[in-house]
Amino acid sequence: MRLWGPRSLGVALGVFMTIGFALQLWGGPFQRRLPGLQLRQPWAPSPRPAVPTCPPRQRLVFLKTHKSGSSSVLSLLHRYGDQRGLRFALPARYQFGYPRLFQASWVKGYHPQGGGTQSPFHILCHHMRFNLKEVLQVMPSDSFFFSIVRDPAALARSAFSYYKSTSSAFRKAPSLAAFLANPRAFYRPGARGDHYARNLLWFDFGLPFPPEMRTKRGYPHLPRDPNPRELHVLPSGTGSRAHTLDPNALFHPAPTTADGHSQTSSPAALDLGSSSFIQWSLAWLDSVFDLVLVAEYFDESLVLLADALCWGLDDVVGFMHNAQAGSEQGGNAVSHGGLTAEDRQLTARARVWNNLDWALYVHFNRSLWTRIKQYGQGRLESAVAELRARREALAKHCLLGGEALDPKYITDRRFRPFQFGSGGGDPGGGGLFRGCSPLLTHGPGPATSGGVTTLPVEEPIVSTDEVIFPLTVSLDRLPPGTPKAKIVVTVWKREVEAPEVRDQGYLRLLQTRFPGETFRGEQSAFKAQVSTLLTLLPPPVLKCRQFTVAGKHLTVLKVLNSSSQEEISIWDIRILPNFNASYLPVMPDGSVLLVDNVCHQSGEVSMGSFCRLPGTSGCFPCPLSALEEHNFLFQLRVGEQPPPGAKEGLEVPLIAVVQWSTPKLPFTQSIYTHYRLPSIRLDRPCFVMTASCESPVRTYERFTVTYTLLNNLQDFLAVRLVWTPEHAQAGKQLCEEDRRAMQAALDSIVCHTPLNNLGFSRKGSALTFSVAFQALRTGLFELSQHMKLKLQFTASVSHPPPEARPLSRKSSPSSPAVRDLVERHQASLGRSQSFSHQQPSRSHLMRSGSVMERRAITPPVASLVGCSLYLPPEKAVLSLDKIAKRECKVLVVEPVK
Ligand SMILES: Nc1ncnc2c1ncn2[C@@H]1O[C@H](COP(=O)(O)OS(=O)(=O)O)[C@@H](OP(=O)(O)O)[C@H]1O
Repeated sequence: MRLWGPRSLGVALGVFMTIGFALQLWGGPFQRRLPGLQLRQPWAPSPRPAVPTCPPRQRLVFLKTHKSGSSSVLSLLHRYGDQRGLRFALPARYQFGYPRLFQASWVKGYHPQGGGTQSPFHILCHHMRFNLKEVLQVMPSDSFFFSIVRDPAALARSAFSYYKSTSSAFRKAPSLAAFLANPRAFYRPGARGDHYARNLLWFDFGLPFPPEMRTKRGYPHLPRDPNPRELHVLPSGTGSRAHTLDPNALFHPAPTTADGHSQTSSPAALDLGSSSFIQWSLAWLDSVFDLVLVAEYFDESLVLLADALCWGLDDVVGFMHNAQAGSEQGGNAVSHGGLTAEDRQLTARARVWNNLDWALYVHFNRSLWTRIKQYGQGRLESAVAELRARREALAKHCLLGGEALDPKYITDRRFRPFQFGSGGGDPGGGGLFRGCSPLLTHGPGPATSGGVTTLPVEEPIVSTDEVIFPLTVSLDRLPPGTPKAKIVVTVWKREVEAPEVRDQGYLRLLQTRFPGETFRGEQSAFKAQVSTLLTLLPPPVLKCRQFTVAGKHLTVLKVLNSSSQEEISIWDIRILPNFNASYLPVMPDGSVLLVDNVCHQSGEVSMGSFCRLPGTSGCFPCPLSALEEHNFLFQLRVGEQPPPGAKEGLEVPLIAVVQWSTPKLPFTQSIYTHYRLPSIRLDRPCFVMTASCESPVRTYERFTVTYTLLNNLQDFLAVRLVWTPEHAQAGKQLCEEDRRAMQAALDSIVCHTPLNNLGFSRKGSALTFSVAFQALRTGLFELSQHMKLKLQFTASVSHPPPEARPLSRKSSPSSPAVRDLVERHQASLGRSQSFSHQQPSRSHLMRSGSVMERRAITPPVASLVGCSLYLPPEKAVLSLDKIAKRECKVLVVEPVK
């Protein structure tokens, strides 16, 4: 805290400041509350439960479609089954092999011929891509089959937010509106996760895609009736399913040429009324499913479900699950009016793009309302009212505060509903952002010139009956989260100035000494005391998310102006390593110890630095109006050469420093707030292969790629580079199209010398080698990934553990020179180990004598896991994380004609 005041007019002025801390610290409204169900007293069902007279059905197949309200249904089934000890068919691993078609063998405890002593399954209800034939291996054919659909427009909103980082089409699109405006710019059929981006319901129902969709092109037309509100009054056009299913009967609705989920062309010409393919598919679904619920009429659907299953109404009383933060009853506003013109356009486009889902939805919406008519509209309405009343009563009993807590207030992440991407446009999703606590806020500190403070001191304002002394107060060392500060100013008046004041001036005295000391014993000169309570503007709220994409370690910092009234400007934002474990950035003299200085001095900062990626983050100053937020993207850059003595696998604590200002305090150009970030672990590769080549080159023209091997790992007896394009696809689950594309690319590159012996490599050395290539077609090709690295080194112990067997028989040195070298080393050192680099099938490869090179072209430089490799105990463990290849791309263009 500093104070500057004038020394003129011979008036003694003492200023005493007390900082009063208000009781409520930040975060009061964000107190921890246990989300979800907290049973305070036993739930008593209503006095008049609707107990049906028929026996309740307990063999159930629920096709849990995605993003359609299915988790809310699932929770009812879990509760019902758990209470009655029913047996669930659960996935043996994560989901039932989704997105592949369901297989009975993926069910935990499934025995093909009904073998085993276990009782049969009662309920199959988790996510799957429906495959009736296989389902009937697990569940009896007289099970009750049901599912749920949702308006494709609401579903698209939900899916875009949730699968933003999973679907490659969504990932590329800045927003759902941009995606739907031109989906073909982003959507590539068959690409990873792209079934989430189009006709997800159709896909989940296991339906094949119609032949028309493979041939027609152009932008889709609007479907006939994009208004679902009116759908329910339309007569149903379908019959109910045949009740006994024959496992040998037809399992798909119609013969089709497309038995995958590829949807290669536009739905333009798909006329929902006339498409026999769709009619067949829907009729087939009708024959399989006893009931399909509609998310938009969730309660009506539940009443019908309870009726169909002969369950009591209480059995279907539950709460909404898996909603995005801020979602209005699952985004059902889509169907319930109140939409802006843009929303309406987005809705229409979503239904067109998801034309098959729209057909499905229209169909099941109609059949729901046909059933409602059969049930009796009046009877249904009162049952729905009863259901809602019971839900409300249950909520009062079970939920703290009587209602669901918005996920953003659930501070314990373990309880938060899992959402990849709440917030839609977040790169990678808002659900995974972590709050970063502020450590300190400080001002720029006084500018000094030759040790003398140069802050301008304002002259007192003298009027006829008063003198006003402008004071500048710098509140530097307030604990973070301080909401209010009390400033107390005490004024003395001296008749005669003390000699020290004459010598040094008040300003200096007040800066070097506590004011009370200067004026001790001068109580008689006391004139007045004034105080004021200042409300402090809260610093921006910072959240961060760290992730690795294509070997790049990225951090997104989300800066939120948490003030509900004031605008702020962000002037700079940096991520710095902080090796100052106790974090004491303010030195006793009041100056701020910048942590990067500390790191530079200790040499650690050169281990890695975070660079802000400007294109993605906008420019500074970045204005943030009240409650506005902005994302800043950073990439970790790690140097190839470790600084001398640098530690490996270093855990680096990080801080972020945000420089900001507010127009309300024009004299405070910059305020710095420091935040604690999660630390990262730097696993630096010690053996790095880089490659460079001229680019572009022309087809059929010979070009050379220079490979440089930087060895800071250990001595190697022999190093070889082997061009092995055939290994590119091995062991990876590429879809057919990707596999063919990759094969075509590899066939287009000819390496003139596939086997290259580089000779001995000493630790600390760099080897350079040129290899000639030729490209047979145009395109962009990568030349590092398939250049296998074979390393051979010596070790003195000869008994690897049994699990550490070499995977490659080809790993022994083949050239006479290398063999000679090996033999000489064997003679001198005992035994040699040959390390062949191949594509590993597991991330942790434990073998003797063979270093397996990871497939990633650019392995993550900052990784949380180290892959250790077996080496004899005398040697340090050689980790695959210490070996890296950097990618090298060549652009091949047509020769000039
Ligand atoms: N009762 C009810 N009625 C209407 N809508 C509901 C209901 N329960 C959940 N939801 C909304 O459904 C979305 C989650 O769907 P799922 O549970 O099927 O998602 S998941 O595939 O299991 O992740 C999710 O949608 P969004 O919030 O739009 O993402 C939920 O809000």
